[in-house]
Amino acid sequence: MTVASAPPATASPALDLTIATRESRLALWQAEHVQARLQASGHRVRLLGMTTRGDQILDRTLSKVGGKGLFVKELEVALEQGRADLAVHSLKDVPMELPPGFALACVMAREDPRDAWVSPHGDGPETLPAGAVVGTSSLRRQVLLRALLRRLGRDDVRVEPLRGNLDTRLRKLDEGQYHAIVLAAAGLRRLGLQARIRRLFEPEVMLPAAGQGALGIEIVAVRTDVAAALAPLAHWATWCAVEAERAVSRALGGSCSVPLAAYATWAGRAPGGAGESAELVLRAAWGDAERPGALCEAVVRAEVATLEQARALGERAAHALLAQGARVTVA
Ligand SMILES: NCc1[nH]cc(CCC(=O)O)c1CC(=O)O
Repeated sequence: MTVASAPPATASPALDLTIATRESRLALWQAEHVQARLQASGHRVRLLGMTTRGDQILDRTLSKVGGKGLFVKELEVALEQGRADLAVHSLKDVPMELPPGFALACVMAREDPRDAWVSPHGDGPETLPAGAVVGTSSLRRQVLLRALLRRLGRDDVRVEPLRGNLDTRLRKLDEGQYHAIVLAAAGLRRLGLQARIRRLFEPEVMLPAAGQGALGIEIVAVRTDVAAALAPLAHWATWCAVEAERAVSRALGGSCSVPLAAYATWAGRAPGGAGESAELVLRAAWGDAERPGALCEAVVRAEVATLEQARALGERAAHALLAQGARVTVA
C-alpha cells in the first residue's frame, strides 16, 4: 500500500514573507515565534531587523518623547515600502489607531498577562527594606504600585521610572540601582527568565495594560494574501478580549502618558471561533497622575460573539470610568 506523504496543511498558497522586527531580544523572540509558525504552514520566512526611535531613546520616559508609536513607526515604513510583509508587535505597544492603510491582521494566543515582581529582597513590597526604591516603566504600574504601597502602609518606599529593554532593566536591578522592579511576566517568560519572578500580581492587585501579553501582527491592509497566510495564527478568544481592552484606551485617548489599565477574561468557556458567543468580563482602571490615590475602576460584562461587540463592551467600560471622573486625554 502506498501512502502519499501529504504536504503541510496550508490555509493559503506558500508565500515568501519578510517580517520587520525590532532587534531587542524580546522582539526577535516574538518575530522568530511567528516565523516558525508560518514556516510550519509551508511559507518561506526571513527577518528584517531594524532599530526604532523607541529603542534609541533610553534616557527619558517614553510618554514624554512620543509614546507607543515610537516602537512601530519604522516597521510601518518598511511595510509601506514593500521591504517587509508583516510586523510582529507586543500589542501593548501598538497605538489604538493604526495609520490609514495599515491593519491588525491577527492577534495570537496570550502569554501570562500579569505583572511580575523581581527583587533580591523577597517576594513583594512587604519585605522591602525601609526607604527602598522600586523601578517601573509605565505610569500605570507607578500609579497602581503607589496604591498598593499605601494599602500596605509602606509610604517609605519610592517608585522611580525605569527604562530600557528587559536585559537593561534587569541589569539596573542587579547593579543595585533599584531594590525591586515590576515588569510584564510575558516578556520574562518568553526570554526564559521566569526564574527571576518572585511574585505575580493578580489582576485584582495590579490590573494589566490593554493587550499585555498578546502579540499582534500588522500588515498593509491591501495585502489580503498575507492576511490569508496569517489567519491560522489567530486566537479568537484573545483577539476579542484585547479588542475590548483597546476600545477602553481608544475612548479615553489612552497612551503611555495615561495611567490606564484594562483586562478582559471569559466568564465560562472561551469561544473557540468567530461567531461563537460567550460572556466576556472587562475590568478597567484609570488613575490621575496629578492626584496620586485618585483611582477609578469599572467592571462590565456582556455576551460577545464579534469584535464589534467586544469593542462596544470596551466603550461601556470607558463610559463607566468617565462617569467616575476619568478624563479623555488628547494626545
Ligand atoms: N513596553 C515594553 C513591553 N512591551 C511588551 C512587553 C512585555 C510583553 C507583553 O506585554 O506582551 C514589554 C515589557 C514590559 O512591559 O515589561
